[in-house]
Amino acid sequence: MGLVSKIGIIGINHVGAHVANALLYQSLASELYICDTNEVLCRAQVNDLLDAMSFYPHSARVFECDDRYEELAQCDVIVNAAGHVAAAKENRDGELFVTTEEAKKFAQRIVDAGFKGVWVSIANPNDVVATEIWGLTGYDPKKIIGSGTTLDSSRFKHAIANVCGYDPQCINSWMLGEHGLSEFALWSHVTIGCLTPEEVERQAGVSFDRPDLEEQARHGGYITMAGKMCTEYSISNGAVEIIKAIVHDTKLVTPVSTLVEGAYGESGLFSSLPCVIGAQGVERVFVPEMAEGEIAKWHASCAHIRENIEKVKCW
Ligand SMILES: NC(=O)c1ccc[n+]([C@@H]2O[C@H](COP(=O)([O-])OP(=O)(O)OC[C@H]3O[C@@H](n4cnc5c(N)ncnc54)[C@H](O)[C@@H]3O)[C@@H](O)[C@H]2O)c1
Repeated sequence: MGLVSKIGIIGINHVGAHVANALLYQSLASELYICDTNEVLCRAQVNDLLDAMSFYPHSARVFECDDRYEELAQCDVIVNAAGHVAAAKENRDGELFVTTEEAKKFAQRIVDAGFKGVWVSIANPNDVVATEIWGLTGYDPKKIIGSGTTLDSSRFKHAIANVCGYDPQCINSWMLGEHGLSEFALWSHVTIGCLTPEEVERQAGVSFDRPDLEEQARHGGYITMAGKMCTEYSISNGAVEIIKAIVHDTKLVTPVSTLVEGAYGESGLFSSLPCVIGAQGVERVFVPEMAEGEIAKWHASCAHIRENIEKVKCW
């Protein structure tokens, strides 16, 4: 990555706009290139961000690109937040035929125009869209990152923190598999500080209702959706953590949706596993030693993603 970090965003409503704002607050972009098929919205969001420029720690240039996707080919990172979130009111699968059609409009055009950077795809159903970008373009899969269970893992921390009262940032608790209803909690690897949940239960006198906490992580998004018809703060901050790891080459270890190549016999689809993120995208994929029940949930989750892929597969 050069001294000038160029970031593209496709889709600039709730999620895309919060990603843009968080990138500028964290001085992660020197140039932002923004696409939306809704040109009126695109112009308004670009103008609003430029109006805010004197308040960010550093100024950046922001460009309105509407549907001129080729202008994003020069970017180091492209964020895909193109969708129609209202269709995902009850289930992220509701956007299956929308987001996969939208991705067809820009993915190949951007790659053909010479894009060499990293895709960070947020659109839902997240694992299917990330698999599709890979399938359509043949792009290096290490440079395609689905935000995956980044957000759900943060929800899992929130749920555990509510019980014990400790800082969510001390809690290491991950959801894996699909970013969707088949995801699962990796209870075998949860730590709170350096303690297991069992040690905390014994010493602090709290009790973790494990199935309930897993359900809260799985369904937390729908509580937010029911009240505001979108989720935006958590996902945008999660996506920006991933982008920060790329821009600063930090080797962040975090759950993201990545090409699965052999984990417990699964291959050929994107799903969330622990990944090391740096300037080159996903630089390593870890396969945790899961408990038996977790392995069964991993297979069920991959099966659901595969079913959805089969419904839309065109590559
Ligand atoms: N992965 C996650 O954890 C997570 C969390 C929240 C939302 N999401 C997803 O992110 C996406 C965006 O969410 P939102 O709330 O901002 O949705 P939204 O429907 O409010 O906005 C989507 C925007 O994308 C634009 N768009 C659609 N197709 C386009 C295309 N081909 N080119 C350019 N722009 C296009 C629309 O005009 C709209 O402005 C949705 O798919 C949503 O489900 C994912």
